[in-house]
Amino acid sequence: MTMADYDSIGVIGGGAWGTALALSAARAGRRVTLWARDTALVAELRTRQSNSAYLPGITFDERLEATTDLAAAAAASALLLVTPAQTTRSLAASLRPHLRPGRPVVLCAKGIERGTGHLLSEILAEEVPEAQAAVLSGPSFAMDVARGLPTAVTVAARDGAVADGLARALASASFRPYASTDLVGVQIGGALKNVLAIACGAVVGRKLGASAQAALTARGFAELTRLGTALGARPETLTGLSGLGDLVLTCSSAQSRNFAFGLKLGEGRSPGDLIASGEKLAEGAHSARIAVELGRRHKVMLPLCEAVAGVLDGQMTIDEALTALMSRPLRREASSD
Ligand SMILES: NC(=O)C1=CN([C@@H]2O[C@H](COP(=O)(O)OP(=O)(O)OC[C@H]3O[C@@H](n4cnc5c(N)ncnc54)[C@H](O)[C@@H]3O)[C@@H](O)[C@H]2O)C=CC1
Ligand SMILES: O=C(CO)COP(=O)(O)O
Repeated sequence: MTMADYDSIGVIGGGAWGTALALSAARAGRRVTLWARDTALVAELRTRQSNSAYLPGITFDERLEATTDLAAAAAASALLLVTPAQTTRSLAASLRPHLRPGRPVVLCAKGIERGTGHLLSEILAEEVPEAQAAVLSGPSFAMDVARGLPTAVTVAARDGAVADGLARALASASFRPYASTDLVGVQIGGALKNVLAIACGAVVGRKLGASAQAALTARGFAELTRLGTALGARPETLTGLSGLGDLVLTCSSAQSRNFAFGLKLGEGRSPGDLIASGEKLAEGAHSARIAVELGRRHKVMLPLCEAVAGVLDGQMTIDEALTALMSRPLRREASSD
Protein backbone atom coordinates (compact mmCIF):
# COMPACT_ATOMS: atom_id res chain seq x y z
CA MET A 1 0.00 0.00 0.00
CA THR A 2 1.48 3.35 -0.96
CA MET A 3 0.53 6.79 0.26
CA ALA A 4 -0.87 7.58 -3.19
CA ASP A 5 -3.66 5.10 -2.38
CA TYR A 6 -4.95 7.51 0.24
CA ASP A 7 -4.53 10.78 -1.60
CA SER A 8 -8.17 11.69 -1.07
CA ILE A 9 -9.97 11.52 2.28
CA GLY A 10 -13.72 11.48 2.84
CA VAL A 11 -14.80 12.65 6.28
CA ILE A 12 -18.26 11.55 7.43
CA GLY A 13 -19.58 13.88 10.13
CA GLY A 14 -19.41 17.67 10.38
CA GLY A 15 -19.18 18.06 14.16
CA ALA A 16 -16.15 19.27 16.10
CA TRP A 17 -13.96 16.24 15.53
CA GLY A 18 -14.98 15.60 11.89
CA THR A 19 -14.25 19.20 10.95
CA ALA A 20 -10.95 19.27 12.86
CA LEU A 21 -9.79 16.03 11.22
CA ALA A 22 -10.85 17.31 7.80
CA LEU A 23 -8.75 20.45 8.34
CA SER A 24 -5.85 18.36 9.56
CA ALA A 25 -6.01 16.04 6.53
CA ALA A 26 -6.13 19.06 4.21
CA ARG A 27 -3.02 20.45 5.95
CA ALA A 28 -1.38 17.09 5.33
CA GLY A 29 -1.90 17.73 1.62
CA ARG A 30 -4.85 15.41 1.00
CA ARG A 31 -7.94 16.28 -1.06
CA VAL A 32 -10.73 16.31 1.51
CA THR A 33 -14.49 15.93 1.12
CA LEU A 34 -16.44 16.53 4.32
CA TRP A 35 -19.96 15.10 4.50
CA ALA A 36 -22.52 16.47 6.93
CA ARG A 37 -26.25 15.83 7.02
CA ASP A 38 -27.07 19.43 7.90
CA THR A 39 -27.46 21.62 4.78
CA ALA A 40 -27.02 24.88 6.71
CA LEU A 41 -23.71 23.62 8.10
CA VAL A 42 -22.52 22.56 4.66
CA ALA A 43 -23.44 26.03 3.33
CA GLU A 44 -21.46 27.67 6.16
CA LEU A 45 -18.43 25.43 5.56
CA ARG A 46 -18.51 26.35 1.87
CA THR A 47 -19.16 30.07 2.06
CA ARG A 48 -17.71 31.22 5.36
CA GLN A 49 -14.95 28.62 5.84
CA SER A 50 -16.14 28.02 9.40
CA ASN A 51 -18.23 25.71 11.59
CA SER A 52 -19.39 28.19 14.21
CA ALA A 53 -21.64 25.75 16.12
CA TYR A 54 -18.90 23.16 16.75
CA LEU A 55 -15.62 25.09 16.36
CA PRO A 56 -16.50 28.62 17.44
CA GLY A 57 -13.92 31.28 16.63
CA ILE A 58 -12.13 29.21 13.99
CA THR A 59 -12.02 30.22 10.33
CA PHE A 60 -9.86 28.24 7.97
CA ASP A 61 -7.88 28.73 4.79
CA GLU A 62 -7.64 25.02 3.98
CA ARG A 63 -9.58 23.82 0.96
CA LEU A 64 -12.40 21.52 2.02
CA GLU A 65 -15.11 20.21 -0.27
CA ALA A 66 -18.28 20.15 1.87
CA THR A 67 -21.25 18.08 0.75
CA THR A 68 -24.54 16.51 1.82
CA ASP A 69 -24.03 13.77 -0.80
CA LEU A 70 -22.77 10.64 0.95
CA ALA A 71 -21.69 9.04 -2.34
CA ALA A 72 -19.41 12.01 -3.13
CA ALA A 73 -17.56 11.66 0.20
CA ALA A 74 -17.50 7.85 -0.01
CA ALA A 75 -15.68 8.01 -3.35
CA ALA A 76 -12.45 9.01 -1.55
CA SER A 77 -9.59 6.54 -1.21
CA ALA A 78 -10.01 6.38 2.58
CA LEU A 79 -12.91 7.38 4.81
CA LEU A 80 -12.95 8.76 8.33
CA LEU A 81 -16.20 7.99 10.15
CA VAL A 82 -16.60 10.75 12.77
CA THR A 83 -20.13 10.73 14.18
CA PRO A 84 -21.16 9.67 17.71
CA ALA A 85 -20.43 6.02 18.48
CA GLN A 86 -24.11 5.04 18.73
CA THR A 87 -24.72 6.18 15.12
CA THR A 88 -21.97 3.94 13.71
CA ARG A 89 -24.26 1.07 12.72
CA SER A 90 -26.80 3.16 10.81
CA LEU A 91 -24.15 5.25 9.06
CA ALA A 92 -22.08 2.21 8.14
CA ALA A 93 -25.20 0.66 6.59
CA SER A 94 -25.89 3.86 4.62
CA LEU A 95 -22.29 3.92 3.40
CA ARG A 96 -22.25 0.32 2.21
CA PRO A 97 -23.72 0.85 -1.27
CA HIS A 98 -21.16 3.58 -1.97
CA LEU A 99 -17.98 1.89 -0.74
CA ARG A 100 -15.51 0.05 -2.93
CA PRO A 101 -14.24 -3.24 -1.43
CA GLY A 102 -11.05 -2.94 0.58
CA ARG A 103 -11.42 0.78 1.25
CA PRO A 104 -10.24 1.71 4.73
CA VAL A 105 -12.98 3.08 6.97
CA VAL A 106 -11.25 4.78 9.89
CA LEU A 107 -13.47 4.76 12.99
CA CYS A 108 -12.83 7.97 14.92
CA ALA A 109 -15.62 7.82 17.53
CA LYS A 110 -14.95 6.53 21.03
CA GLY A 111 -17.55 4.22 22.51
CA ILE A 112 -19.18 0.80 22.77
CA GLU A 113 -22.52 0.00 21.15
CA ARG A 114 -25.39 -0.07 23.62
CA GLY A 115 -27.47 -3.21 23.45
CA THR A 116 -24.77 -5.37 21.84
CA GLY A 117 -21.54 -4.36 23.62
CA HIS A 118 -19.83 -4.40 20.25
CA LEU A 119 -16.75 -2.36 19.47
CA LEU A 120 -17.11 -0.07 16.47
CA SER A 121 -14.83 -2.28 14.36
CA GLU A 122 -17.17 -5.22 15.05
CA ILE A 123 -20.15 -3.14 13.93
CA LEU A 124 -18.33 -2.21 10.73
CA ALA A 125 -17.45 -5.86 10.06
CA GLU A 126 -21.13 -6.76 10.42
CA GLU A 127 -22.52 -3.90 8.32
CA VAL A 128 -19.78 -3.51 5.69
CA PRO A 129 -17.74 -6.72 5.74
CA GLU A 130 -15.88 -5.74 2.56
CA ALA A 131 -14.44 -2.57 4.16
CA GLN A 132 -11.06 -2.48 5.86
CA ALA A 133 -11.63 -1.39 9.49
CA ALA A 134 -9.18 1.09 10.98
CA VAL A 135 -9.31 3.20 14.16
CA LEU A 136 -7.93 6.64 14.98
CA SER A 137 -7.73 7.50 18.69
CA GLY A 138 -5.52 9.30 21.17
CA PRO A 139 -5.22 12.47 23.25
CA SER A 140 -6.59 15.08 20.87
CA PHE A 141 -9.12 17.82 21.53
CA ALA A 142 -10.84 18.94 18.32
CA MET A 143 -10.15 22.59 19.13
CA ASP A 144 -6.41 21.92 19.57
CA VAL A 145 -6.23 20.05 16.25
CA ALA A 146 -8.30 22.71 14.47
CA ARG A 147 -5.92 25.40 15.77
CA GLY A 148 -2.95 23.44 14.47
CA LEU A 149 -1.51 22.75 17.93
CA PRO A 150 0.85 19.74 18.08
CA THR A 151 -1.03 16.45 18.52
CA ALA A 152 -0.11 12.75 18.39
CA VAL A 153 -2.61 9.91 17.91
CA THR A 154 -2.66 6.19 17.16
CA VAL A 155 -3.99 4.85 13.86
CA ALA A 156 -4.65 1.12 13.94
CA ALA A 157 -5.57 -1.41 11.27
CA ARG A 158 -5.19 -5.18 11.33
CA ASP A 159 -2.96 -4.94 8.27
CA GLY A 160 0.13 -3.01 9.38
CA ALA A 161 0.73 -1.72 5.84
CA VAL A 162 -2.73 -0.10 5.85
CA ALA A 163 -2.04 1.51 9.25
CA ASP A 164 1.34 2.78 7.99
CA GLY A 165 -0.27 4.15 4.81
CA LEU A 166 -3.01 5.93 6.75
CA ALA A 167 -0.48 7.38 9.20
CA ARG A 168 1.59 8.74 6.30
CA ALA A 169 -1.48 10.14 4.57
CA LEU A 170 -2.69 12.01 7.67
CA ALA A 171 0.66 13.21 9.03
CA SER A 172 1.50 16.91 8.96
CA ALA A 173 3.80 19.29 10.82
CA SER A 174 1.25 19.51 13.66
CA PHE A 175 -0.43 16.08 13.52
CA ARG A 176 1.60 12.94 14.17
CA PRO A 177 -0.13 9.54 13.85
CA TYR A 178 1.63 6.42 15.17
CA ALA A 179 0.66 3.21 13.35
CA SER A 180 -0.55 0.12 15.22
CA THR A 181 -2.16 -3.23 14.44
CA ASP A 182 -4.00 -3.47 17.79
CA LEU A 183 -7.56 -2.54 16.79
CA VAL A 184 -9.07 -3.81 20.05
CA GLY A 185 -6.61 -2.12 22.40
CA VAL A 186 -6.99 1.26 20.72
CA GLN A 187 -10.79 1.08 20.95
CA ILE A 188 -10.94 -0.04 24.59
CA GLY A 189 -8.74 2.88 25.67
CA GLY A 190 -10.92 5.43 23.84
CA ALA A 191 -14.19 3.99 25.12
CA LEU A 192 -13.25 3.58 28.79
CA LYS A 193 -11.40 6.85 29.26
CA ASN A 194 -14.66 8.70 28.57
CA VAL A 195 -16.44 6.86 31.41
CA LEU A 196 -13.50 7.45 33.76
CA ALA A 197 -13.32 11.14 32.79
CA ILE A 198 -16.91 11.54 34.00
CA ALA A 199 -15.82 10.09 37.35
CA CYS A 200 -12.83 12.46 37.54
CA GLY A 201 -15.02 15.44 36.70
CA ALA A 202 -17.42 14.41 39.47
CA VAL A 203 -14.54 14.17 41.97
CA VAL A 204 -13.46 17.71 41.09
CA GLY A 205 -17.04 19.05 41.06
CA ARG A 206 -17.67 17.48 44.49
CA LYS A 207 -14.39 19.01 45.76
CA LEU A 208 -12.96 15.65 46.84
CA GLY A 209 -9.38 16.80 46.30
CA ALA A 210 -6.46 16.38 43.90
CA SER A 211 -5.33 13.19 45.66
CA ALA A 212 -8.67 11.52 44.93
CA GLN A 213 -8.48 12.66 41.30
CA ALA A 214 -5.02 11.10 40.88
CA ALA A 215 -6.07 7.88 42.65
CA LEU A 216 -9.10 7.62 40.41
CA THR A 217 -7.01 8.12 37.28
CA ALA A 218 -4.57 5.38 38.33
CA ARG A 219 -7.25 2.91 39.46
CA GLY A 220 -9.20 3.81 36.29
CA PHE A 221 -6.16 2.84 34.29
CA ALA A 222 -6.14 -0.51 36.16
CA GLU A 223 -9.75 -1.06 34.98
CA LEU A 224 -8.94 -0.09 31.41
CA THR A 225 -5.98 -2.49 31.49
CA ARG A 226 -8.03 -5.36 32.95
CA LEU A 227 -10.78 -5.08 30.35
CA GLY A 228 -8.35 -4.46 27.50
CA THR A 229 -6.23 -7.47 28.46
CA ALA A 230 -9.32 -9.70 28.74
CA LEU A 231 -10.30 -8.69 25.21
CA GLY A 232 -6.83 -9.35 23.81
CA ALA A 233 -5.35 -5.82 23.78
CA ARG A 234 -1.59 -5.46 23.93
CA PRO A 235 -0.14 -3.89 27.11
CA GLU A 236 1.91 -1.37 25.10
CA THR A 237 -1.27 -0.11 23.42
CA LEU A 238 -2.92 0.43 26.80
CA THR A 239 0.06 2.41 28.10
CA GLY A 240 0.28 4.31 24.80
CA LEU A 241 -1.40 7.37 23.33
CA SER A 242 -4.87 5.87 22.93
CA GLY A 243 -4.91 4.39 26.46
CA LEU A 244 -2.97 6.12 29.22
CA GLY A 245 -2.34 9.18 27.03
CA ASP A 246 -6.01 9.90 26.39
CA LEU A 247 -7.01 8.90 29.95
CA VAL A 248 -4.62 11.45 31.43
CA LEU A 249 -5.83 14.17 29.05
CA THR A 250 -9.53 13.69 29.63
CA CYS A 251 -9.26 12.98 33.36
CA SER A 252 -7.47 16.26 33.97
CA SER A 253 -9.07 18.88 31.75
CA ALA A 254 -12.44 20.62 31.80
CA GLN A 255 -11.91 21.08 28.05
CA SER A 256 -13.12 17.45 27.88
CA ARG A 257 -16.89 17.25 27.50
CA ASN A 258 -16.94 14.04 29.53
CA PHE A 259 -14.98 15.64 32.36
CA ALA A 260 -17.22 18.76 32.15
CA PHE A 261 -20.30 16.51 32.32
CA GLY A 262 -18.90 14.86 35.48
CA LEU A 263 -18.02 18.26 36.92
CA LYS A 264 -21.67 19.32 36.67
CA LEU A 265 -22.77 16.02 38.23
CA GLY A 266 -20.37 16.66 41.10
CA GLU A 267 -21.74 20.17 41.54
CA GLY A 268 -25.18 18.68 42.05
CA ARG A 269 -26.89 18.64 38.64
CA SER A 270 -29.11 15.60 38.17
CA PRO A 271 -27.88 12.97 35.70
CA GLY A 272 -31.32 12.81 34.06
CA ASP A 273 -31.33 16.57 33.40
CA LEU A 274 -27.79 16.54 32.08
CA ILE A 275 -28.43 13.64 29.70
CA ALA A 276 -31.77 15.06 28.55
CA SER A 277 -30.24 18.51 27.90
CA GLY A 278 -27.85 16.85 25.41
CA GLU A 279 -25.93 20.17 25.34
CA LYS A 280 -22.67 18.56 24.42
CA LEU A 281 -21.81 15.01 23.49
CA ALA A 282 -20.50 13.03 26.49
CA GLU A 283 -19.82 9.57 25.05
CA GLY A 284 -19.05 8.08 28.47
CA ALA A 285 -22.64 8.63 29.55
CA HIS A 286 -23.74 6.42 26.68
CA SER A 287 -21.21 3.66 27.20
CA ALA A 288 -20.82 3.41 31.02
CA ARG A 289 -23.50 0.75 31.57
CA ILE A 290 -22.55 -1.34 28.52
CA ALA A 291 -18.86 -1.17 29.54
CA VAL A 292 -19.81 -2.72 32.89
CA GLU A 293 -21.85 -5.38 31.07
CA LEU A 294 -18.90 -6.12 28.75
CA GLY A 295 -16.73 -6.46 31.85
CA ARG A 296 -19.20 -8.93 33.37
CA ARG A 297 -19.20 -11.01 30.19
CA HIS A 298 -15.42 -11.23 30.40
CA LYS A 299 -15.37 -11.70 34.21
CA VAL A 300 -13.62 -8.38 34.74
CA MET A 301 -14.53 -6.14 37.69
CA LEU A 302 -14.88 -2.46 36.74
CA PRO A 303 -15.89 -0.82 40.03
CA LEU A 304 -15.28 2.78 38.89
CA CYS A 305 -17.22 2.30 35.66
CA GLU A 306 -19.93 0.60 37.72
CA ALA A 307 -20.07 3.61 40.05
CA VAL A 308 -20.45 5.97 37.06
CA ALA A 309 -23.18 3.77 35.55
CA GLY A 310 -24.95 3.54 38.92
CA VAL A 311 -24.95 7.32 39.39
CA LEU A 312 -26.11 7.93 35.81
CA ASP A 313 -28.90 5.34 36.14
CA GLY A 314 -30.04 7.04 39.35
CA GLN A 315 -29.29 3.93 41.44
CA MET A 316 -26.95 5.82 43.79
CA THR A 317 -25.71 9.30 44.62
CA ILE A 318 -22.09 10.33 44.20
CA ASP A 319 -21.63 10.12 47.98
CA GLU A 320 -23.07 6.59 48.06
CA ALA A 321 -20.82 5.60 45.13
CA LEU A 322 -17.82 6.98 47.02
CA THR A 323 -18.70 5.05 50.18
CA ALA A 324 -19.17 1.86 48.18
CA LEU A 325 -15.77 2.32 46.47
CA MET A 326 -13.88 3.14 49.68
CA SER A 327 -15.36 0.22 51.61
CA ARG A 328 -14.61 -2.48 49.04
CA PRO A 329 -12.54 -5.32 50.51
CA LEU A 330 -8.85 -4.47 50.67
CA ARG A 331 -6.77 -6.15 48.01
CA ARG A 332 -3.31 -6.31 46.53
CA GLU A 333 -2.60 -3.47 44.10
CA ALA A 334 -1.31 -5.72 41.29
CA SER A 335 -3.25 -8.82 40.26
CA SER A 336 0.10 -10.60 39.73
CA ASP A 337 1.12 -9.98 43.36
N1 LIG B 1 -14.39 16.60 19.94
C1 LIG B 1 -13.23 16.01 20.23
O1 LIG B 1 -12.32 16.67 20.76
C2 LIG B 1 -13.02 14.58 19.91
C3 LIG B 1 -14.07 13.73 19.66
N2 LIG B 1 -13.85 12.40 19.42
C4 LIG B 1 -14.95 11.48 19.17
O2 LIG B 1 -15.53 11.76 17.91
C5 LIG B 1 -16.92 11.42 17.94
C6 LIG B 1 -17.72 12.60 17.43
O3 LIG B 1 -17.48 13.67 18.32
P1 LIG B 1 -17.62 15.19 17.93
O4 LIG B 1 -17.42 15.43 16.50
O5 LIG B 1 -16.77 15.94 18.87
O6 LIG B 1 -19.14 15.43 18.31
P2 LIG B 1 -20.06 16.66 17.94
O7 LIG B 1 -21.21 16.63 18.83
O8 LIG B 1 -19.22 17.89 17.85
O9 LIG B 1 -20.53 16.33 16.44
C7 LIG B 1 -21.24 15.18 16.09
C8 LIG B 1 -21.71 15.34 14.65
O10 LIG B 1 -22.35 14.16 14.24
C9 LIG B 1 -23.58 14.51 13.62
N3 LIG B 1 -24.50 13.40 13.77
C10 LIG B 1 -25.07 12.94 14.90
N4 LIG B 1 -25.86 11.89 14.61
C11 LIG B 1 -25.78 11.69 13.28
C12 LIG B 1 -26.37 10.78 12.38
N5 LIG B 1 -27.20 9.83 12.80
N6 LIG B 1 -26.05 10.88 11.08
C13 LIG B 1 -25.21 11.82 10.64
N7 LIG B 1 -24.63 12.73 11.44
C14 LIG B 1 -24.90 12.66 12.73
C15 LIG B 1 -24.03 15.77 14.33
O11 LIG B 1 -24.96 16.47 13.54
C16 LIG B 1 -22.70 16.49 14.47
O12 LIG B 1 -22.40 17.19 13.29
C17 LIG B 1 -17.25 11.04 19.40
O13 LIG B 1 -17.28 9.64 19.52
C18 LIG B 1 -16.08 11.60 20.19
O14 LIG B 1 -15.80 10.84 21.34
C19 LIG B 1 -12.60 11.89 19.41
C20 LIG B 1 -11.52 12.70 19.63
C21 LIG B 1 -11.64 14.10 19.90
O1 LIG C 1 -11.54 12.29 23.08
C1 LIG C 1 -11.24 13.41 23.36
C2 LIG C 1 -9.84 13.84 23.55
O2 LIG C 1 -8.93 12.86 23.17
C3 LIG C 1 -12.28 14.43 23.57
O3 LIG C 1 -12.80 14.25 24.82
P1 LIG C 1 -14.30 14.66 25.14
O4 LIG C 1 -15.18 13.89 24.18
O5 LIG C 1 -14.50 14.30 26.56
O6 LIG C 1 -14.41 16.15 24.89
